[in-house]
Amino acid sequence: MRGAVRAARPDLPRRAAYEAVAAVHRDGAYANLVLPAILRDLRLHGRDAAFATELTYGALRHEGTLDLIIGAAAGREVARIDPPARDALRLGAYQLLHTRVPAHAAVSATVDLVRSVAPGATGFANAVLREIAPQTLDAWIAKVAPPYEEDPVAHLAVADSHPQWIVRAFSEALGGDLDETTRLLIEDNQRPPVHLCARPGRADAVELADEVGGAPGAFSPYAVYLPGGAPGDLPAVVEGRAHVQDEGSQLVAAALAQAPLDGADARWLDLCAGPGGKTGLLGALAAQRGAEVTAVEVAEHRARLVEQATRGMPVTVLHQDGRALDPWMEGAFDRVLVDAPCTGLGSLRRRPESRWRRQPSDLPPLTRLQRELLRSAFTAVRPGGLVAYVTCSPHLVETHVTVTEAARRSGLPVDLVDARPLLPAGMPGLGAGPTVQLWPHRHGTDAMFLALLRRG
Ligand SMILES: C[S@@+](CC[C@H](N)C(=O)[O-])C[C@H]1O[C@@H](n2cnc3c(N)ncnc32)[C@H](O)[C@@H]1O
Repeated sequence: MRGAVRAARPDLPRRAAYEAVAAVHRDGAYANLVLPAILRDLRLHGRDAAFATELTYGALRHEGTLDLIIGAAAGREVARIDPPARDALRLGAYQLLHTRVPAHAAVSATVDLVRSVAPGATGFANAVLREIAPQTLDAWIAKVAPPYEEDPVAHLAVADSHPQWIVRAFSEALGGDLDETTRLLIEDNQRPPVHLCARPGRADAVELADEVGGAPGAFSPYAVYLPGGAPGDLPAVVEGRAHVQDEGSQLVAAALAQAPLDGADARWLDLCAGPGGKTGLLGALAAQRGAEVTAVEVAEHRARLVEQATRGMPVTVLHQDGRALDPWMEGAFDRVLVDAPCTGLGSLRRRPESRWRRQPSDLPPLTRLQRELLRSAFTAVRPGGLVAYVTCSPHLVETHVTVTEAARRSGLPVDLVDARPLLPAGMPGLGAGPTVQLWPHRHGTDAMFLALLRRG
């Protein structure tokens, strides 16, 4: 029929990626939660699912830089492009600049997508993508980023797609070393590895690695590196012999359990337990040592997750605010873990949208909560007992400043203990102590921070 509009039928992997990216922006969804549901709905598996995942995660991670490039090619800020066309363009620009998809295929598939989600913007999208396509990513970065020599932090923020305040925070935590900061930013843009924790007393890491076709971890005696796939379906995970947990999280939880302690060692407290990853490891270790774990979690559904994660372990879960402890808890515990709520800047690999959502204004309320929880831990631990303060953020305000301020304001006698000897012998790059900062680019783990304190 003359004049008929060609039926707009974008291919399913690109459709899935579009739906996921749109849900992240429109509904505040998390890509790691929303994408699997979309893949299931569209019945995408194997290579199609992998392509949809690559597009979703890639477009979200690189969003800041893609937006500058799209804005330059369009001659207007991306904020002035309607959301459906904007998200489709992000996916198209990602394909052009970061994948081996041939340019003509990236352009025509994206234009098809725009035709179905923003029909009025088809010509505009076509023109923008044709403007972007002839130049490489490096050429575009040279065009839209300030020169490194003039403003290295601003340059890195564009070149490696992180907000400037996060680049600055990483650089400060790395002692101002911009080469190392660059390595970290590059690592943040990689696909994160999946690690299992072989629960002590229930599984052996070497045997588990064999069972799942993975490899034993480089540092944690419990870690297994998975080659890929859906870890939740593994028999070892279903049967409670193992759980999914970053190797860095295993190391900091095990460090608390292994730290030398005089006197009683039977009552352990996990003050921020949900969803129960570290409680799972502490509970398994406590079972071997005749100790018991009390796990506190303020969010009810997360408290339920802790119960599920610790079934059959000597763990009691309390659904309450860790800052308002019952009188019986004061001075009652030998070891206390505070795995505090934080910005999560140490696990940006796992949450592709998170770097753009987080704001510096998140820091004051979080650091207040961290100090209050740490103060509560100082109250709960007995004299001579140990407190481990952990964050999955390397931001100095959430690590050193929180620990120093909480100790100073508590009025209680607490002293930092050198945590480095509690990490596996020979583990490189642990710094000058007494605290420990792990890094994705140094250790292949999330950027976990650990401070160990002893109450006098
Ligand atoms: C970083 S997460 C803990 C992760 C956990 N330890 C694990 O390894 O799976 C912080 C947890 O603290 C909880 N939380 C936040 N405020 C709290 C409070 N005032 N008391 C107790 N838990 C709190 C959050 O709901 C969240 O589950």
